[in-house]
Amino acid sequence: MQRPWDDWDHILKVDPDKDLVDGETFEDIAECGTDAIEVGGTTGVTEEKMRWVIDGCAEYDIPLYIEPSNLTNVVHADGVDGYLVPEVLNAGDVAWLTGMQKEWVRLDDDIDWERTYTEGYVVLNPESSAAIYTEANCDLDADDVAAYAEVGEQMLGQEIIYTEYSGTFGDPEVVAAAADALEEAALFYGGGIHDYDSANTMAQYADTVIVGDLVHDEGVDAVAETVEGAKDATAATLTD
Ligand SMILES: CC(C)=CCC/C(C)=C/CC/C(C)=C/CC/C(C)=C/COP(=O)(O)OP(=O)(O)O
Ligand SMILES: O=P(O)(O)OC[C@@H](O)CO
Ligand SMILES: [Mg+2]
Repeated sequence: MQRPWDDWDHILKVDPDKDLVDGETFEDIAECGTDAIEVGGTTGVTEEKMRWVIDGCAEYDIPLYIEPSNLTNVVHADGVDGYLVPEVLNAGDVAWLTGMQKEWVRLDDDIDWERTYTEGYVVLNPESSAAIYTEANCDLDADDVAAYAEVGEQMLGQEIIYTEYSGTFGDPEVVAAAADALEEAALFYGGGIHDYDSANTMAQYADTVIVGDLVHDEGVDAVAETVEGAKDATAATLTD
C-alpha cells in the first residue's frame, strides 16, 4: 500500500516553540527542497504556536504533518495533510506508548484515521527533552535497538520506526542495525544532522532523515545542503 512517506528522503521538522532565523519566512522553509514538513517539539508547544506554523506553511505545496507531543497541540486545520503520532517503544512510562494516545482518542471527536499514522520511536539521546520527558531507557546497544525496531514492526505493527537522537548526531552502526532488522517498515533517523556529510551518512541506512534544530539555528541554506546529502545517498543506493 502506498504511504505518504514512501518517497520522502528528507523531512524538515519545524519546532513551533523556536523562532525562524532573522529574515527567513515560511515560504523559504517550504521551498528549501525538503520532501515534507513535520511540525512538533517536545517542550513549550501550545495550540497557538502550532497554529502559527501551520497557518504559515499551509498555502505552500508541500506535505504538512503535525507531530503532536501532547493533547493540547493537535490542531485540525486546512492545509494539514496528516498526523504522525509518536509511540515511544523504550519509554519508562507507558503513558508515552498508549496513555496519551488513549486520552487523545477519548477527547478528540475529529480524528481522521485515514490521515493518522504512528511512528515507533526509539529515543536514544538521554539528554534530549524527549528522553527526559518519556523517561526513556537510552542505555541500548545496536542489538537492543535492532530488537526494538523488530518488535515495533512485527509485534506492534508500526509502519515507521524512528531512531531519535534529537540534538546530537547518532551512531551510524546503531542505525544500520535498525535498518537490517526491518522488513517493510520505513526507518526514520533524526538528530544532529547539520551538513551534507552528516545527512549523507545517515541516509545510507535510514529511508528518511529528519532535520530539526538546524533550520532554527542556521536557516534554510544549511538545510538545503542536508537535502542534497540525503538525496545523493538515495541515488547512490538506487544505482548500486
Ligand atoms: C497522542 C498524542 C496527542 C501525543 C503523543 C505524544 C507522545 C507519545 C510523545 C512522545 C515523545 C515526544 C515528546 C515526541 C515529540 C517529538 C520530538 C521527539 C521532538 C523533538 O523534541 P526535542 O528536540 O527533544 O525537544 P525540544 O522541543 O526541546 O527541541
Ligand atoms: O533537532 P535535530 O537534532 O536535528 O533532531 C531532529 C529530530 O529528530 C528531532 O525530533
Ligand atoms: Mg529539538
